[in-house]
Amino acid sequence: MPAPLHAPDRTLVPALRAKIDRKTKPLGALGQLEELALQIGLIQQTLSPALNAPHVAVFAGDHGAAKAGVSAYPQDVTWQMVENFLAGGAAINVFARSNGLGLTVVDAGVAHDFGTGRGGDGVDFVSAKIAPGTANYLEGPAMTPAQRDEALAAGAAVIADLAARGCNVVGFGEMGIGNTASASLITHCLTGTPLAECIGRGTGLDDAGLARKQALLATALERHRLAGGGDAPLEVLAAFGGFEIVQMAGAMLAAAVRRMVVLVDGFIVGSAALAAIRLEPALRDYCVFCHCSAEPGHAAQLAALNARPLIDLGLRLGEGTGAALAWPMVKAAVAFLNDMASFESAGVSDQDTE
Ligand SMILES: O=C(O)c1ccc[n+]([C@@H]2O[C@H](COP(=O)([O-])O)[C@@H](O)[C@H]2O)c1
Ligand SMILES: Cc1cc2nc[nH]c2cc1C
Repeated sequence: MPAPLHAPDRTLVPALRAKIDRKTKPLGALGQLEELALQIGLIQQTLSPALNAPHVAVFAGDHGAAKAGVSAYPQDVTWQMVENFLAGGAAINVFARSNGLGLTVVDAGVAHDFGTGRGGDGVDFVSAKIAPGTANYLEGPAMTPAQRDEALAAGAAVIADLAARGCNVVGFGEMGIGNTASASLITHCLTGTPLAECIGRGTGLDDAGLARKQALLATALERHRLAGGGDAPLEVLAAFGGFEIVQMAGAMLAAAVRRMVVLVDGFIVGSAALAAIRLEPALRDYCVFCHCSAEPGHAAQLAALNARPLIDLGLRLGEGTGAALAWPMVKAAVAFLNDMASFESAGVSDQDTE
């Protein structure tokens, strides 16, 4: 961690509220956008925030448990989709391009050799592989404590690079066959929501597949408990992985230390945010929860973090697509705070006070 993480100083709240309330609109009429403008003003400690070099970072990793049958798709889809990102053809490429967002793809631990000199053509590639996939948490911890710490640091390094390029707002995305299972286990351990309520169909399991995933994850949890495993966030991250989730947690903490705005995507990114916030509660104030995933466990995360996401489109894709789609609203919140006329500047009559 480059520096300790503090919640933003709230001294500026009355001035920000006053600026928002003097805009030419009925009080509170921009709803959640007003809270967002206030949040970003506080993060940047200014009445006139600026969002610079916006970027989405997609962390990819493979999961040992994928081979046990927790996903509707084979593990190879992880590396194949990374190639798709690098070729510019995935949904996140399209949404990032159409919304003016930079894109970085991080190999956090994919079971594939991507070779050297990858990236270019509007997509950056970072090789930060901790190992070619996690161990199978049905048999033992997904990673060692040393690997977890290495992954946290690797995520922080991705942010250091983005910050050096002038980025102060970063959207998080992920790719990893089997990672909804990890996110379910993390969500259960860190929120106390019954495990079954944290588990969904992910990429589209049928009823039999969902029943198998439920049984496998109950077994994984039992193994963790029998081995003396508890619910401390660092312990849970090492127990269930994946490398992409742990790298995102490290990256989010590093971003907040740098006073960057953290755009949280769906269920898997949410599990990284949940773990990182449990480690450093001040991170919560830097997070914008972009969308509500169709994966049922996401609601438990959002409730535990008292978060109301910006959009609810029934998405369950990942890749950072929810963050990229919500980006225009984040931009709009800052634009109205900076550019909208006030009652005074526009000569518009304020509400009657008698
Ligand atoms: O972001 C979400 O809320 C989300 C919900 C369901 C699935 N996904 C994506 O689908 C993959 C994980 O699904 P699964 O079924 O393999 O665990 C992974 O690559 C995620 O990006 C993502
Ligand atoms: C095709 C495909 C694309 C994805 N993008 C994120 N997760 C994914 C899972 C699958 C299966």
